[in-house]
Amino acid sequence: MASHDEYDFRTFPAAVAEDGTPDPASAAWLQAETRGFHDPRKSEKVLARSVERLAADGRRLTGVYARSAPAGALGVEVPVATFAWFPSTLNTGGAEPLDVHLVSNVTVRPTHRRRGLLRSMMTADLEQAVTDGYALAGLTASEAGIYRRFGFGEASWVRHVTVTTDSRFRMVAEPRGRCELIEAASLRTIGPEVFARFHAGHPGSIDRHAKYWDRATGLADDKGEPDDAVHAAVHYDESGAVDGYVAYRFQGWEKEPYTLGIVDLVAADDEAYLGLWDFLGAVDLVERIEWEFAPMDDPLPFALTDSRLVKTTFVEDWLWLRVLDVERAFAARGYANDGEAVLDVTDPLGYAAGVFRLRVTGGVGSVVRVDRSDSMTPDVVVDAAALGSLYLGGVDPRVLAAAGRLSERAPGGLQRLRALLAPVAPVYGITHF
Ligand SMILES: CC(=O)SCCNC(=O)CCNC(=O)[C@H](O)C(C)(C)COP(=O)(O)OP(=O)(O)OC[C@H]1O[C@@H](n2cnc3c(N)ncnc32)[C@H](O)[C@@H]1OP(=O)(O)O
Repeated sequence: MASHDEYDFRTFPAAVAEDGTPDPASAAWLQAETRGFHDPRKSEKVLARSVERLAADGRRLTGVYARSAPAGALGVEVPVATFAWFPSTLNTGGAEPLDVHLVSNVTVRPTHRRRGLLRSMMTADLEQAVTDGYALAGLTASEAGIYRRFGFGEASWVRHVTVTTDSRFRMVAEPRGRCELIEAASLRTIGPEVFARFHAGHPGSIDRHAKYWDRATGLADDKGEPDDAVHAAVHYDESGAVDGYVAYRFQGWEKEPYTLGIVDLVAADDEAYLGLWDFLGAVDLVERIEWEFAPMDDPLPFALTDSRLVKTTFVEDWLWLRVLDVERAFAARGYANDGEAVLDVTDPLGYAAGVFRLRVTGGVGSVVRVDRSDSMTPDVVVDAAALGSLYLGGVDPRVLAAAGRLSERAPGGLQRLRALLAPVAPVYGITHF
């Protein structure tokens, strides 16, 4: 690891001045982050809007600044590494969403990589998250090989699907309610309410951040440019209340079969979900719908008379979780079954380490730390990253055991843990960050 004497680490809030211009440190940080993900340089206008969104999320930015730079190279005011965190909530299946510390925007300039800069930023950040009282941290990863070493585990997935909507597309039963087109811009007001209902109903859901509403309304795409191709429809329930929406974009006459790409689809309940698909299946001139955020447990194939019209083209790891406080994280979670299990957790960073007895009574969990000297055999031994994978109940402990990531110590321990951690509803989130 190179000496960190060569660098200054600074953390500051993303900020915009009163006249709407981004604060220079935030602007330089964002241009560095943009470069780190190989995105095009941002124009002044796009930069201002993007920093505004970071500020709206309450993102705290960390930049790592080289103390010197050779003549002609990027100046020392441009960070060689970026990192951000912001507060949000996670539906854990419990009575209330849990506050969660989200890590994002991590980049290290190629000329400064593998000197431990990510490790320094991440360990300092997790320490701060613990000091701030967070029981869980989360992230969505660019690559799956990076974050387990810091105790994060894959906890939810989404499917990329293509759905054929030719003359074979038919629902088993006609969904209730109806759909109608709206101006995509209206999603700025309609969308958050629908999302709030989705968020309340799905363990694994992370609350939305500012970028989503720019994207769904077509105000700005991921690069920050206006996207006039976005159209939208909403679903009304039988009382006439909006309970779902879809924003979509036609992918051009060059691509056959003619295809609509879903930009965002949010349904407050199952009827709205199927109703929106019924609408998508009826759009003329297109014979295929593409969507990159479909649930793992998807009712759609079962709701169609021909389930093979839905094809999964890719399964993407989505939310990665890091348990920082075992007692509070597992007490906050929802449980479908009562029971008891003892977990021996190892954690190189220490935050989740210990032996814990999890007891669920009447669907309410409580966790006590057990003295290792007690003559008891834990049900399982697990490391922090595997614990993150287990937390929401979207991963079967028997699968982690088969992978060598968890070991059973007491007979029947795996089975007990599996029953205990079963989620109250299928694990699914549609927020990337
Ligand atoms: C939450 C998010 O924002 S996800 C986005 C992550 N960013 C990107 O993918 C952008 C492109 N990549 C990068 O900017 C950098 O390569 C980073 C951020 C992934 C890594 O930064 P670095 O400063 O080089 O990492 P650092 O030197 O601290 O390495 C820490 C450890 O992670 C390992 N590591 C770093 N990058 C990777 C990788 N891409 N794949 C697997 N392991 C990795 C290192 O080998 C090291 O391992 P060890 O300490 O256990 O031996």
